[in-house]
Amino acid sequence: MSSALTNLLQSLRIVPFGSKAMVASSEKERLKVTDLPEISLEEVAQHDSFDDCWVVIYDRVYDVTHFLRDHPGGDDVIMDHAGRDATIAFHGTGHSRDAVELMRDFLIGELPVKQHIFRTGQNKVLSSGIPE
Ligand code: HEM
Repeated sequence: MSSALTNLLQSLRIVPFGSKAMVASSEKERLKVTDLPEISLEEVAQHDSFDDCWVVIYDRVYDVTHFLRDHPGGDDVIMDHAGRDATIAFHGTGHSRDAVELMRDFLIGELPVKQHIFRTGQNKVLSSGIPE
């Protein structure tokens, strides 16, 4: 796996399969993450306007309403994904580690496990879908 991708996954507290050391060191974070409120895709879809904008990135839900105007990439690129999954667009842009850390300020919940694309119920990344 490329180091840039590994950094991104670590910042997101995603533990790739087979990384035993990371499982141990991220245990505390993982437990905290499981306390996140569960928010379904159907509920996220209700928040698709400039005044009320939620997006899903790596199976987690972010309320970016008050960040839209400040987003260095512009409000329009986020609004293109308002109320929906923005993971591929977010990842494709190649956001910095600082940007990934900033996301935490807007984290409000996580999708139900049955709607996850990128994580298993144990918060591990599914092996398919993420390029090496
Ligand atoms: C909570 C969600 C997001 C946060 C916290 C965030 C944060 C940032 C930050 C801090 C930058 C400055 C460059 C960097 O540090 O990487 C940036 C740039 C950018 N972001 Fe986001 N972003 C978010 C979501 C998105 C989404 C969903 C898209 C969808 C396409 C997007 C597209 C871009 C683009 C195109 C740039 C400009 C890159 C450039 O000009 O070099 N961002 N973002």
